[in-house]
Amino acid sequence: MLTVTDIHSYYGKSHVLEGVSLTVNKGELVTLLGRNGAGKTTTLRSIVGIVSPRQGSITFDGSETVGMETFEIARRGIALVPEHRGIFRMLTVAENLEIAVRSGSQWSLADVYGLFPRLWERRKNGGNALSGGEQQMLAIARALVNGPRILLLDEPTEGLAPVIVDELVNILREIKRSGVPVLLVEQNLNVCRKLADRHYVLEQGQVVYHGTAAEFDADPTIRDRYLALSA
Ligand SMILES: Nc1ncnc2c1ncn2[C@@H]1O[C@H](COP(=O)(O)OP(=O)(O)OP(=O)(O)O)[C@@H](O)[C@H]1O
Repeated sequence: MLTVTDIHSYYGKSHVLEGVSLTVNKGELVTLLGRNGAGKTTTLRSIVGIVSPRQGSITFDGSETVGMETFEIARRGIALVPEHRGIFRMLTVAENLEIAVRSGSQWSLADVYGLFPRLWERRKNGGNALSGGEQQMLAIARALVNGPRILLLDEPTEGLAPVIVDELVNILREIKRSGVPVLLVEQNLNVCRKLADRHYVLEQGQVVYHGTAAEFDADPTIRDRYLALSA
């Protein structure tokens, strides 16, 4: 349903993505791995139109999105939860969610409070009074009530305590089970291996490996070769 074909993206003269291609199919959770600076965030930004690829194609459900404005891409249901979470710190948890609700979403407010009991407990707290893990949960919950047709997550577990990481893994599993496809940028390989159907590895703006979860697990040399990550 999401097909990225040979995209080239730049920051000014700096050629950051040098022909990235990937697909995310219905119901899949796909990870994008790679060292710092490999181009993972830029790939997500290119998909949502924050960075406009100068070459290549991105189709979502068959429609070309390169050249569209970010709001048009968002309206089609491509939702990015950025690394710095993008919540309104001066609003309460409940207000953050209420302004993101879109009728027709398969996730109601009640559904997301069910999925994130911590957010229900904190619903009257200001966004600025949340822990890092709670902010991350709120950012994902906001994306869900907005009715995403695909979710792009940029390093959701970064800097979080292991117990919160486990909670997020369970939540992502539920989201996957609901049928919403996910493209996950993640440095924590354990998280990726618990969730992913397929993996892509980026290096210097190019896809240097892709394979199924089983293929990836069967070949530890990939991890040693491409990832500065622990298994
Ligand atoms: N706004 C920007 N302007 C100029 N160069 C940038 C900008 N953002 C990122 N870059 C450069 O583009 C390259 C790819 O960065 P990107 O953030 O996509 O990598 P990443 O794989 O997501 O890494 P990280 O895990 O560090 O976020 C890096 O060399 C980075 O320095």
